[in-house]
Amino acid sequence: MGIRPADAGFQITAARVPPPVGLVCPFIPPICDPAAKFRTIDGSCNNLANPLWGRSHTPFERLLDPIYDDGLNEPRAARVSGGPLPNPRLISREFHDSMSNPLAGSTRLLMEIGQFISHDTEFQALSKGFDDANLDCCVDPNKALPTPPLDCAVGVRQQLNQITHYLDGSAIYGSSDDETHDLRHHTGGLLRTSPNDLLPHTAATGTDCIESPPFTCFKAGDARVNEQPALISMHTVWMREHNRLARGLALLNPFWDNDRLFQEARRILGAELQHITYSEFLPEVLGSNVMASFGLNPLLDGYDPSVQPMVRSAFATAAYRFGHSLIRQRVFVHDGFAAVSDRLLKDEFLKPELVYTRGVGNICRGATRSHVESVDKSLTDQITNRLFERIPGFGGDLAAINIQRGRDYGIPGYQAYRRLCGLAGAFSHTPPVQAHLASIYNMSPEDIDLFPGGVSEIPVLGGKVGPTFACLIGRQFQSLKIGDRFYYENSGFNAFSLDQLHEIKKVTLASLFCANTDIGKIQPEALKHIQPGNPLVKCNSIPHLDLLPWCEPIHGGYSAWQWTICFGAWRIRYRICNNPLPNACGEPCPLQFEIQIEICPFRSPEFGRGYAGPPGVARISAEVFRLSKGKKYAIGSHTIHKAIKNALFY
Ligand code: HEM
Ligand SMILES: [Ca+2]
Repeated sequence: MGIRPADAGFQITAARVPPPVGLVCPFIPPICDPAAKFRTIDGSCNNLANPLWGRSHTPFERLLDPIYDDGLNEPRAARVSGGPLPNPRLISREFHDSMSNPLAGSTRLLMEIGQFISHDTEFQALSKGFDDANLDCCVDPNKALPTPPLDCAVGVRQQLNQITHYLDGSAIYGSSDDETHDLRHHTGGLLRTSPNDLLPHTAATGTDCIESPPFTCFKAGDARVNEQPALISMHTVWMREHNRLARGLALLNPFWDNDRLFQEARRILGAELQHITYSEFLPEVLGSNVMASFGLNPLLDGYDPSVQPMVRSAFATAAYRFGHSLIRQRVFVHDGFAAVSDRLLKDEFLKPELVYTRGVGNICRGATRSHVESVDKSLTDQITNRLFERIPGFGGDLAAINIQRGRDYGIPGYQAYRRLCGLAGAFSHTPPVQAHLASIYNMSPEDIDLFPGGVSEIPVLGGKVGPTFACLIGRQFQSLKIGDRFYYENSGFNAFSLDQLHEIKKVTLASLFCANTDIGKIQPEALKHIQPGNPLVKCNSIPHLDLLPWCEPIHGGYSAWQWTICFGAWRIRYRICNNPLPNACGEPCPLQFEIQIEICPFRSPEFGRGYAGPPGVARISAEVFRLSKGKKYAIGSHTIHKAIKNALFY
C-alpha cells in the first residue's frame, strides 16, 4: 500500500538514530551573509544559527509526536479501542453536510485572502508516479512524499513543504531562484505580465489548470494559482502591486538598478502582506482575546532566534484548512451596479476564463460585496462532491481528503490537541454536534480526527474558529512572527525606518485593490460588509502608502576640484555642478560654479576679498558668486577671467 520505506530513498526506523554511514543527507546548511538586507528567495539564512529553518523543500515541523498505524509509516487507521477508524468519505458524508450558513459581517474576501496566505506558507509535496504523473488513487493512495528530518536522523515518516514556510511573498515570487528568474522581467525591477496587465502565461499541465482557448493559464510564484478565478485575481493584484512599487521606486531613485528595484519592491511587498495578515486577517479569524494571548498584535521588537518558524503539520493538514468551511457554492462577480456572474464553483475550478471575460476588478469587487460561509461542520457540496470534477458525478471530496491527509501525516487525534492547548473537557461543540461526532466515532472521543473535531467547534468570542483551531492557528502565526528575522516590525540593522513603517501600516486590502484594480469604490475594512461605520467610499479617500520615505537623496553634485598652477602668490581651484537636478529628497547644488583661491605656497595675511574659507583658502566675493550663479562656464572664458581678476586684484 502506498509508498514503501524502500521507495523513500532513506530508511524509516522506529528509533531516531544518527544517519547511517554512506547516507547522503539532502539538507546541507548554506553559508550566509549576516549583513544581507533582503530575504533569500528560498527562505534559507533567515535564522543565522539554523540557516535551513523555514527554507523551501524542508520538512513540516510537529507540535506532537506522530502516530502511525505501524509506528513508522502507515496512516493512522486503528481505533484506540481497536478495529478500523471510520472511513474518511463516510465521515464526510455523515458529518460534513452541505448546508449554507452565511457568516454575519464578513465578506468572501476572508476566504480569498485566507487561501492566498495558505499558498504562501505551505504546499505539501505529494508522491508522484512515473513521469511526474499523479498516482492512481485506486491503486496507490496519493500520499505525501516522505522526507528525512532536517538533521537527517533516521526516524518515522516526515512530510515536505515545497515552498518557504515564512510569510514572505513566495506566492508572488516563487520559492527557488529558478522560479523567480522565470517570473522576473529583468528590467526596472519588474515582474513579467501579459496583455491587460495580467499574470504571465504558462502552458496548462492538466492537473493544475484546464485551458480552453483562448483563455491561457497563468503563472505565478505558487503553482496552485489557477485553482479558482478569485485566487488568480488575488495573485494578479499582488503582482501589479510589486510592479507599482518598483515603478514608484524607480521614479524616486533613478540610479537604482534592476536588482535593487526588484529587491526593494519585494521587501516592501512582503511587509504589506505581513501587515494585512496580522492587522486585518488574523483579528477577523481569531478575535481580539486570542490575538492578545498569542502576542499577535503590533509589537516593535519581537525576534527570537530560538523560535522555529516552520509550518506545523497539524496546522497544514487541519487547523488552517478551516478555510474550506468558508467556501461558498458560487463565484460572485460584481461590476459596480449589479452581479454579472454567479456561477457554480465546480464550473470554475482550474479555469482562468472569468479573469479574461469579467476582469480582475469585478472579481475583487464581487469578493467584497458578498458573504462568506460560517466555519462549521458544513462544507459546500462543490468541494465535498464535485471538487475538480471533470466527468459529472466523479468529483473529489475535500473533507475526506483533509481527514485522510491528517492520518497520512500521522497527526494525533483531536483530543491530543485539545490537551496541548490546555482546553478543559473533550468538546467545545453544541450538544447536537457533539452527539453527532461521538456517534460517528463510535463513542470514542480519542479517535476523532483533528479536522472534523476542530472545524465544528463553537467559535471563540469575536473570532470565526473554535478554541482548538484558534490555538493552533495562533501558535503558528506567533512562530511565523517572532521566528522571522525579517518580520516587518522588527528593529535592528535591517529594520524599516519609522517613517517607512508608518507608510506600510497604512496598507489595507482596500488600498491594495484601489491601487491595482479599477474597483473605484470600496469599504475601508474590506473583510467586513458595507455598513454604517464601514461605508462604501471612493478610492481617493482610502489612505495609501507613500513611497517618499524610500527616496535615497541624490544631492546636487560637483565635479572634483580642479587646481590651476600657482601664478605669483596665488593659485585657483574651481568645480562645476555636474548634477544640477537632485531627486525628490535631495538638495540642489548651492552654486552652479564655484571658484576658490588659495595662497601659494605659504599662508599669508593678505587673503582675497570676501574670504570665508578655512585658513589658506580664500573664497571669492559674494558679487562673483552672483555673477556665476545659474550658469556653467568653461574655464578660460571671459567671465571667469573677470571673476578671477576681481577676486585676486581688488
Ligand atoms: C475554492 C477554494 C479552495 C479550494 C478549491 C481548495 C482546495 C484544496 C485542495 C485540493 C487541497 C489539497 C488537499 C490535499 O491533497 O491534502 C487544499 C489544501 C489546503 N487548503 Fe485549500 N482550498 C480552497 C480554499 C482554502 C482556504 C480558504 C484555506 C484557508 C483559509 C485553505 C487552506 C488549505 C491548506 C492549509 C491546505 C494544505 C496545503 C498544503 O500543505 O499543501 N484552502 N485545498
Ligand atoms: Ca512563504
